[in-house]
Amino acid sequence: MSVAVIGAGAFGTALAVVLAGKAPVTLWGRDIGWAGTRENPRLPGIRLPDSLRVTDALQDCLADTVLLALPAQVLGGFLAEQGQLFDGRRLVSCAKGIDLASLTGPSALIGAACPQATVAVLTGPSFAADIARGLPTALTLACADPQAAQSLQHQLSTGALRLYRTTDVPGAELGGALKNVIAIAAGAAIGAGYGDSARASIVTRGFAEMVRLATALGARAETLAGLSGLGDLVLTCTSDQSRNFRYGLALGAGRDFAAGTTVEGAATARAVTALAVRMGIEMPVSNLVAGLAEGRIAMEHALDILLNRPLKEE
Ligand SMILES: NC(=O)C1=CN([C@@H]2O[C@H](COP(=O)(O)OP(=O)(O)OC[C@H]3O[C@@H](n4cnc5c(N)ncnc54)[C@H](O)[C@@H]3O)[C@@H](O)[C@H]2O)C=CC1
Ligand SMILES: O=C(CO)COP(=O)(O)O
Repeated sequence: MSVAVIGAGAFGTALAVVLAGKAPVTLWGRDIGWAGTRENPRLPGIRLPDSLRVTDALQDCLADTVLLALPAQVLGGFLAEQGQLFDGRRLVSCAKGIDLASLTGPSALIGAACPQATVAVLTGPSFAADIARGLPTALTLACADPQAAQSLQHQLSTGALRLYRTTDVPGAELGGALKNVIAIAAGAAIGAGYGDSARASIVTRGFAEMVRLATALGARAETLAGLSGLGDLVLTCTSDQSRNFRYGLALGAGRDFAAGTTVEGAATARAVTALAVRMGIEMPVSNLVAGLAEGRIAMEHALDILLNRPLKEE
């Protein structure tokens, strides 16, 4: 079965590189001026296999299985323009975020634009550079249809990339989106010099609010405790490879951060704040990250806001 990957950023390219070892793969990017060099500047040091086709024509991408690896905030616009091309196929969201315009996750955006498609989510702890280098990685493949989940699990697993499957699409998707927000807070705590103990509190209390919101939105709590939730939370809150964590570090230290870097947690924090208000759910860490990202809250007040909350049961 053929595979197409939409979005030639770091993650889409890494997935295309490893999957090209077992099936025909086409990688689509809107700007592929680099393609002749067989190295994507977003994934430096990785040579694309000769078998991987790179294109800027969506007509080349009408494969059985299409991985959508665009950032969460651009996916809705892309689907509004091009979604009809992909309806009826197996569409796998690889984005980790909540769309600010609709306050829904990528799977709902795909389902709305492509009502005949089989929608799945690929998520979990993995840096693009690790996957592309063939390092061992375990991810979650979520699809409401158990047979399709099993089929995609086999199609998209490789020797080093091991997929676990679940039918809990909201759980897998929300874990991946919400952990980015908490990673910004963890980075800010380290950047501000609050130390590793403070980071551990943020990760743990952050996880509690991830579970609160996700279960209210239909997720299963045990999914949040798996690779797509806790697993990815741990990775992203502890590694300098993470852009969300590094963005937090810069916020905490009062430094500028490279414009144009994909930091999904910043917009997702704002979406989470809006959802939390709508649903009457307390999300103090996420609210703080939204305030920091929007410049409404200054870093020197952030700690007081958390420490001055009423004392309560854990
Ligand atoms: N980089 C990583 O290690 C991982 C990334 N992800 C997720 O994958 C998604 C994509 O992230 P990356 O590939 O890392 O981002 P990236 O910053 O490397 O690349 C983003 C790509 O999107 C393209 N793009 C932006 N706006 C577009 C538009 N309107 N139409 C078409 N293309 C557009 C850019 O040209 C670029 O190729 C994110 O949701 C991220 O959370 C998930 C796991 C790992
Ligand atoms: O999702 C990721 C790791 O699982 C990548 O994290 P960043 O987007 O923060 O770099």
